[in-house]
Amino acid sequence: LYDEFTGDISRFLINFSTRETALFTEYPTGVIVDNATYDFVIVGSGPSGSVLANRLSENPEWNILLLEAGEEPSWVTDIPVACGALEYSDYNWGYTCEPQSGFCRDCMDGILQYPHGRVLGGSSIINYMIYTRGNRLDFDRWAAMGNPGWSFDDILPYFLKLESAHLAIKDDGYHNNDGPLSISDASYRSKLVDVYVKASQEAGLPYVDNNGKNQIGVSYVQTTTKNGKRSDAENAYLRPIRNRNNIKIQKASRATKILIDSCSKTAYGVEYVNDGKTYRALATKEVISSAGSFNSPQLLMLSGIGPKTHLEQLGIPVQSDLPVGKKMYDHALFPGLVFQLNDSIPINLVEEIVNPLTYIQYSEGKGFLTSSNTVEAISYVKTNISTDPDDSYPDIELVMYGISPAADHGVLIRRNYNIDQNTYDKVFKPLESKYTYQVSPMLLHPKSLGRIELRSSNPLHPPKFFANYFTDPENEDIETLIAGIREIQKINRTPTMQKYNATLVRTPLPGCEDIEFDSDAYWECAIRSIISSLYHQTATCKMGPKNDTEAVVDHKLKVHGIKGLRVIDVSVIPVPMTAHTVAVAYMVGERASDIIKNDYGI
Ligand SMILES: Cc1cc2nc3c(=O)[nH]c(=O)nc-3n(C[C@H](O)[C@H](O)[C@H](O)COP(=O)(O)OP(=O)(O)OC[C@H]3O[C@@H](n4cnc5c(N)ncnc54)[C@H](O)[C@@H]3O)c2cc1C
Repeated sequence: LYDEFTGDISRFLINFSTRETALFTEYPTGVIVDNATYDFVIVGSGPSGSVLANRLSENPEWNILLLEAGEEPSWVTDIPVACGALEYSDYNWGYTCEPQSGFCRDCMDGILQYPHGRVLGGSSIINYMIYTRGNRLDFDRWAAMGNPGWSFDDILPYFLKLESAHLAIKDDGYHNNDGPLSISDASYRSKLVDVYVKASQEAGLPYVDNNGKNQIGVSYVQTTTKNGKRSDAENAYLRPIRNRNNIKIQKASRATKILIDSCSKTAYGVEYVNDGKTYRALATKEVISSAGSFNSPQLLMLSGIGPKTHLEQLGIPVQSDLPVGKKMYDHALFPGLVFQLNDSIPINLVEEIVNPLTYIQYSEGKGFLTSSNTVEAISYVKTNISTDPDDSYPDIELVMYGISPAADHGVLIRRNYNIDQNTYDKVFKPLESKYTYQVSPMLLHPKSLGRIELRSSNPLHPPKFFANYFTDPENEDIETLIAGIREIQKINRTPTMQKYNATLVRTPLPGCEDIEFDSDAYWECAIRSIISSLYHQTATCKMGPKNDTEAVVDHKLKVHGIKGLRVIDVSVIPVPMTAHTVAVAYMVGERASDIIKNDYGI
């Protein structure tokens, strides 16, 4: 292990704990049999894949193989506040976007990071645990695009089925308490969040259960946690069924190709790599790709399903010419809006970390370690520049953190946002000893579209990601984020916030010094300087009918033009969600399991 130490303490510690987990494996390990045959082969154990593995193996007549490229999670991944550090471990695929000129000007190497979970449980193991389902209209529009069975009324039963809610405030009829995944209020709150929630109401936002009847308003964050620990796809859906006789959960096994009979256009298995050796697993009924919004399109393209010209350029024989990876929605978040207070009501991260009580409290399911990445409140807002005809459809989410990027003195948060050292030293370092917090606007319905391509025909090479942020010709994405900043400033100006003398930090970002501070032009410059993704990429294998030129799968999630193959994960989501995406990932898994059972008369 010492030899593997690269100078990166968090990577070292987390990988050390993974190693420990490997010694006490939770999962049966068996000999790998080449060409073994199953009814269903599922690739990827993220929220969608884990739900499928669980629900399909409820039928004792079916034999299931679940392949996962990563290893098992460990006790570290249970600690909610550790999530930011997990990006610096082998639990992350470590993807980054291609450098582009219109954004991330003050990011390290000009690069936007795209972390993505590589572990049993997928990104639900490294994510920030924020639980938001989305707006009724997201699903109604999704259904109206030619996808029957996906309207809000159709999918609400599946949101109910998956959750066990432990919430102080919840709307009747919108929650359930006996599903596998635990949804809880954060058991740790700063004094600041109570002030902020009150101030938001004073600024005109109603208090709502944002997973209930009305979404527009402010809420304390709802999280995928149980008794102060992470609740995720692995511990909610896989661990309880790991000893079922009819399922094989095979970790460290990376699918490299879907096997397709090119005459009958039927998928009949996958090729995968385990410990450097290549194997095949055969499927008599179906192959299901649940490898997530990046790896499902990658796997499809490697197998000949994708844009014809792109595949031909790489010498990959084309099985079905489909627009795989051509469209990618993502949620951009601006982390540069920081306020200073005259009182110690925000979270003091350093004090919490060195306080022995923190660790005692964690053993009781309380205290700082149970905080979901210090996100404390979420608001949905329809800004005055939104052109959506429906008043209940927000265009911005405000993510309120009990800290600012200066809270850990530049150790991890700076790296999470990939802010370069020079920018950090100038703007954030002077705040290290001050009482600060941040509220970040997140763009819900981007007009700029990203895309994914293969880098090469080598399955082990990472794909190429083009985020294409802020390339929409009307500049609406920037304008909406600025409108979000103005909403946050309104909250900050309320008497409740002003009791604490809440003041916007006015140090300009490098490159924006010559622009009048707080003008729209300044904020455009600032947004183009430091921007982060919240990692909600969707639509890379978009759902839609055959006549939809952007569609890859139909409403039953079957790949157009190929038999025996479905994609079941967030890559199929055809609209930019008014939400973070993990709740929808579980829901898609639940809904798809019923679709499959129905198709086979179960
Ligand atoms: C850092 C981070 C923070 C986030 N925070 C939140 C949040 O707070 N709230 C929220 O709602 N959402 C959040 N998200 C997004 C959310 O976690 C994802 O949308 C969700 O996990 C997607 O689920 P999925 O089932 O589509 O696939 P994924 O979670 O992407 O899982 C796919 C799985 O497939 C495996 N896989 C991929 N390729 C192969 C292959 N070739 N062979 C075998 N296995 C393979 C991967 O290793 C992975 O385990 C966050 C994401 C990240 C990365």
